[in-house]
Amino acid sequence: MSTASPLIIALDYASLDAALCMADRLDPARCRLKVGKELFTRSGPEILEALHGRGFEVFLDLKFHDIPNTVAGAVQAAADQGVWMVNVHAAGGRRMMAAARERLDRHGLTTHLIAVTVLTSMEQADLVEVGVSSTPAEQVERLAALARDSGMDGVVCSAQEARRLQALCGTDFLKVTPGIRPSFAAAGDQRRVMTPAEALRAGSTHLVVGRPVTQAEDPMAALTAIEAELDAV
Ligand SMILES: O=C(O)c1cc(=O)[nH]c(=O)n1[C@@H]1O[C@H](COP(=O)(O)O)[C@@H](O)[C@H]1O
Repeated sequence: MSTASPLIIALDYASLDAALCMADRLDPARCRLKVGKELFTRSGPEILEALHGRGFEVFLDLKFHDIPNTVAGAVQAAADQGVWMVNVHAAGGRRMMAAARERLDRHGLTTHLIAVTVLTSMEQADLVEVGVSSTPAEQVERLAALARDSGMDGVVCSAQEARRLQALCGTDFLKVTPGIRPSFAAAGDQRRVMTPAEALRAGSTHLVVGRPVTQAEDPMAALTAIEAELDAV
C-alpha cells in the first residue's frame, strides 16, 4: 500500500518479534517503516517479507559505502526484494553512486535510491575530527549536489538543511530527514534536530522518526500527536 504520509517510522529493534509487535500496532495507510542495520543483521530478509505482507512500504536503511561494484550489487539485492527505498553514503563518491544508479536502471528497478550526506548525529566538532573543515551545512550542500549529479533521487540530511537543498536541488529531489524531535521527546544522540512541523515547513519530503514513537510510553498516542502537528502545517 502506498501512503501520502511523509512519516517513516524507524523500527530500531533487536528482534523480528519486537519489530513486528510494533508494526502490528501501526497502519500502512499512516506511515512507512524503516529497517536498519541492527534489525536487518539479526533478522535478515525475513523482516522485509513480513512487513511487505502487512502492506507496508519499506525503507531499507543499510547506508552502503564500499567500492562501486559492491555497492551496485547490494543496492540491486535490496531492490530485488521489493523495498520502496534504499540508501548509500554520498561520501562513497560519484562513481559509487553512479554505479548503483546504473544497476537499478539496467534492471528496470524503481526503488528510490538516496544518499546520506552528513549524519544528523554529527556537528561541527565531529566533522573536524574526520578532516572536514566545512560547516555541516556546507558539507551537506556539497554532498547533495554530488548526489544529484550522480543520479540519486534524493538525500538524507537534517531538516535544518532542507530549505537550502530545496533551493539548490528542487522540490522533486527527496529530502529524507531524521533527527525529528517533537517537543515531548529527548534529543538523545541526535545533534541537528527539528520538530515535525518545522521540518515539513522547511521542505522535508519525508520525516524519519524512531525513538520518539517506538520508546514512548504510548507509541500510538505519540504518533497521533505528531500527525496532529503535521496536519496543522
Ligand atoms: O539514514 C538514516 O535513516 C539516518 C541518517 C542520519 O543522518 N541520522 C539518522 O538518525 N538516521 C536514522 O534515523 C533513525 C532516527 O531514529 P531516532 O533518533 O530514534 O528518531 C535511526 O534509525 C537512524 O539510523
